[in-house]
Amino acid sequence: MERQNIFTILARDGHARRGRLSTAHGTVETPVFMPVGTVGSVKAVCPADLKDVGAQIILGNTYHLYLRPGDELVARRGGLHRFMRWDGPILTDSGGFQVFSLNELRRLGEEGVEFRSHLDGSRHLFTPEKVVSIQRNLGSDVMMVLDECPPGGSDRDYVARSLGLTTRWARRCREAYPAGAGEQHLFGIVQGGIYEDLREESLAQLAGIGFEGYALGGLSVGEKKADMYRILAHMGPRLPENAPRYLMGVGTPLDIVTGIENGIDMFDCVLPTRNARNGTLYTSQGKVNIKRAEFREDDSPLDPACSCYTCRTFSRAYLRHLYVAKEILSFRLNTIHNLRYFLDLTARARTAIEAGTMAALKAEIAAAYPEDGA
Ligand SMILES: CNc1nc2c(CCNCC3CCCCC3)c3nc(N)[nH]c(=O)c3cc2[nH]1
Ligand SMILES: [Zn+2]
Repeated sequence: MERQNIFTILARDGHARRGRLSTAHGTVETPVFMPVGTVGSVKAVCPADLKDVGAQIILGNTYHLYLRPGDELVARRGGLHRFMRWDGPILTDSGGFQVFSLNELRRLGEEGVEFRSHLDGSRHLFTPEKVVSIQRNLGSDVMMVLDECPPGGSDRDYVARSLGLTTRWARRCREAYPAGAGEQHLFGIVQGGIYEDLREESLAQLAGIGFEGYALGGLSVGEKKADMYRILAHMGPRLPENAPRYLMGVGTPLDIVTGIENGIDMFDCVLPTRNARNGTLYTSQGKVNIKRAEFREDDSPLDPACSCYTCRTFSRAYLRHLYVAKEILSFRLNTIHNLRYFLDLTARARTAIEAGTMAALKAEIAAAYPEDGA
């Protein structure tokens, strides 16, 4: 059946693309930052807050929702959109990465990855077929294949063997959910570590299977920043031209702008939400640690260039007080601002690509975040 084109490129600036991704729950303007939901919520904020800060698409958490409350329960409640009352697009990762990052006890084999629940120690097996079934139960608009993300620093032999497993698993995911089988999109995940030739091999194998979108996995896992940027520069422009490109788990403001100039369309990262909760706030002038004594009597807004609820309403003195007093409101106000900063950054990139001024945006971000450089 003729597959409708789910992704349209509206403008370019070098390798950077301004695009539009269509999903069953609406269109996504790209480049886009995707706030990360952990156990069925983006910590400390509600769907109304997410809309208010300009979130378009958010991440659900396959691993956690499978373990609790259970993907079947979520399906019986009408799916994740209905369950968490988010009516926009949702992307879910396959959960394999989470198994590796959350579990000591796990076994990796051809069939899949066996692990023990970090909640009650019960044994589970994630196979390609199982993770497709879980994501179909959740009803996410973009599903990710089950892959193996080699630990940062893995040697070349390990990475070469691992990418073969990832391709075989990707093929089994595609067979479990063939193109055109439903409204959910299935994205492949390119592995290959920090080795250009293995990266190209992984991509060729996945492109041969055919996916609605392609992700760069295996980065932001402890490798040197220079290695990440080298692979990003090599592979970003090589990913299929007319499909959405997703750089998984990235990143800092400078990483995101660098990803965009290398042709990446979609990003997810826990930095804005996690750092909001430890008082590290991202602003147009760089990072602000709100707990610092210098803000005790500072009546100015956190970021004069930001129009979020937090910056429109409260002073730095008050935000510092809430944080020091461990008030729950501190988490919410800080998260609203940090999400707005990351979402505004990608919104500004969309405008910059249309205007051909991505280089200027990159220079501005590099100046505000000098510590983020390679
Ligand atoms: C932080 N760096 C990084 N993250 C990676 C991730 C996870 C991306 N974020 C998913 C969310 C995390 C919070 C809960 C909800 C899902 C990766 N995922 C997969 N499948 N494969 C990777 O190589 C892969 C590689 C990654 N590198
Ligand atoms: Zn703000």
